[in-house]
Amino acid sequence: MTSRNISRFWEWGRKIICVGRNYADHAKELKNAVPTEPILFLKPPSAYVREGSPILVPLYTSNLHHEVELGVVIGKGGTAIPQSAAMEHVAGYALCLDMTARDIQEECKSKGLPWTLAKAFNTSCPISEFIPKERIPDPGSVKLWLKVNDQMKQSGCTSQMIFSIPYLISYISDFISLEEGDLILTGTPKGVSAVQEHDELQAGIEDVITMNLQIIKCPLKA
Ligand SMILES: O=C(O)/C=C/C(=O)CC(=O)C(=O)O
Repeated sequence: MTSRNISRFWEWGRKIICVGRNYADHAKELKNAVPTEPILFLKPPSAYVREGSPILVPLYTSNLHHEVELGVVIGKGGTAIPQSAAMEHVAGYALCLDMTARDIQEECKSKGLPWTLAKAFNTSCPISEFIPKERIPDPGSVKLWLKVNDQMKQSGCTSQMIFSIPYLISYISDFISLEEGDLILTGTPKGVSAVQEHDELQAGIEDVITMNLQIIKCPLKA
């Protein structure tokens, strides 16, 4: 059997589970109510893109937004994981972007339709290299930031999350079994904004990692 290396989870991990509106300031900036339960959606593994490859802008959107997030990489699977044991299931972290076609999302919301085309297109999940768990001893208090063309757009701290990482692992695993190699995107702080072709994005987890990405128009579908 081929051995699976968790530090290359994006090559074989089967799910990307995303949490929406997990920062009150971001929920408010998009004029949404602050949630009382986690809001979940999925991206397929084909959404992954790594530093060095471009983020593609689907031709069907004219309002592609960046959302910087802390990603949690699952090292041990489980179902109905209690909060008290949740961190035992974490192998590490990744700095992630949840690229969002905001105009398509608005249209889907107004029609009561799922957000799939807004959130799950190819390259909608840029990720950093794997960050072993030991490098972030307190994931509930790390600073995330994102710049577009050298201008700071997002700056927040995971201490502002409404639902903590142990709570999210426990909540998700009650409905969707978590497997080794899965990634949980834990939501974005305020400051999301539109990006254009050739924009340079730089994002970081303070004192841990930075990554650089470029935006390219996608020749897929009008
Ligand atoms: O409800 C909306 O209008 C938009 C929500 C998001 O796209 C939120 C996220 O994905 C997030 O908060 O990370």
